[in-house]
Amino acid sequence: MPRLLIIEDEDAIRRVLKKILLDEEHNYDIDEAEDGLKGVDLIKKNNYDLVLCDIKMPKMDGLEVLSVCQKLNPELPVIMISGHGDLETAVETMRMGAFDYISKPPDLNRLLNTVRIALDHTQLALENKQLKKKVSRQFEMVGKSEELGRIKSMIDKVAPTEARVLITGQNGTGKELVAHWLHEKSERNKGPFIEVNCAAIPSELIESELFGHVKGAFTSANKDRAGKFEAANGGTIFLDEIGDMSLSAQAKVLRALQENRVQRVGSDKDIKVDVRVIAATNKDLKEEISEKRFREDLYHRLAVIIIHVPSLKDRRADIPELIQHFTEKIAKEQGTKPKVFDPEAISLMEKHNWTGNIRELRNVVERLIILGDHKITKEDVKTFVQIKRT
Ligand SMILES: Nc1ncnc2c1ncn2[C@@H]1O[C@H](COP(=O)(O)OP(=O)(O)OP(=O)(O)O)[C@@H](O)[C@H]1O
Repeated sequence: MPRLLIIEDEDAIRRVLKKILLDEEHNYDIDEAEDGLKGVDLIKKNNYDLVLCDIKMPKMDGLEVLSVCQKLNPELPVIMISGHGDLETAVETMRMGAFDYISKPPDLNRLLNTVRIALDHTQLALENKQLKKKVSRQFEMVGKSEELGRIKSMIDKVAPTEARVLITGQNGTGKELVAHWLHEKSERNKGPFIEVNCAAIPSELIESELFGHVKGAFTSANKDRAGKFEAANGGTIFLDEIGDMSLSAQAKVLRALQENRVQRVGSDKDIKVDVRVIAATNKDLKEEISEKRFREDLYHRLAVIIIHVPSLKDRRADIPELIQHFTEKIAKEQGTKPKVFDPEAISLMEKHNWTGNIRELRNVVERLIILGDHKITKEDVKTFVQIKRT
């Protein structure tokens, strides 16, 4: 039930507003306050979805109420009620962040419309927040190891800058998660995050994938197509497995980095792009350079900051939390109650000779959950994981 607050010193106006709103929607739960001070007090105590607030009031006027609201909850929409002579102030309140204003005496349709739009807006903001939380949970970086702590603080430092980042580490260590957070915690987070797995794209297609092509550029190019760099404009492009990129594509990426311009395959027209590049590799790029498989100039452009994500083997302190995390995730996927790992079972898992890929740990947890009883014991671990002590 939407909760509304009307702050208005004139009794008659308060009554009219309340009546109009309740006639339209019996479901509104409406509180009233006859001055700004009482209004602010109620806002502090309750969770409102919308506030209607008069501008001229004794004790505390509408402008002050609005500025307190903005501090307490910037997402709470405040609709100002303006009387004769304070239209200019009403416009000023919009600049300050009021959702809208209505004039006295209130016009029925305008009032109802404004309230409806403001409440939809609150609902949308709430859904957005929940969606964001869900997405953040999907990309949660779980673990208590010092190594992971260092990575997280690097992300916090580097993300807000425009610096290019090279993320190194073997497969399945969480490089993609790092890239995701570098984008999320940057100013570009409202822009797109485009991921390209360079190893998964055949070398003859990589240039067209990254830079797009024009019709007729090659046999199957039957229409113009934008590439990933253009798609990432205003955001971040994540070039995963960059060590697998062909030398000719590397040359074009280098140009894109130097000039912030790309050319679609088959065209000589420059297209300006504003993209932050984050790259990742499981290869030793220094070795690739010495073998002439990777351009040194590109390496230096990409590796302004290097974040190395150690193998799970080198950050075993993360294992207990990861087990818990995957147990809860799997239970949710299966619609069951999470099973419980015995502390001895966890300790045995910590010592297992893992490949270092976190996906392997997840698979093992899933296997134990499927095959074990409600409580996963040390014996289950010995039977189902084939523990080799390190
Ligand atoms: N710290 C962590 N907490 C929770 N899940 C994690 C963590 N690190 C990695 N994962 C999960 O492990 C899987 C592999 O992670 P990710 O894809 O980020 O690794 P990667 O190094 O990019 O792997 P690849 O090189 O194979 O692409 C993903 O499902 C990811 O969600």
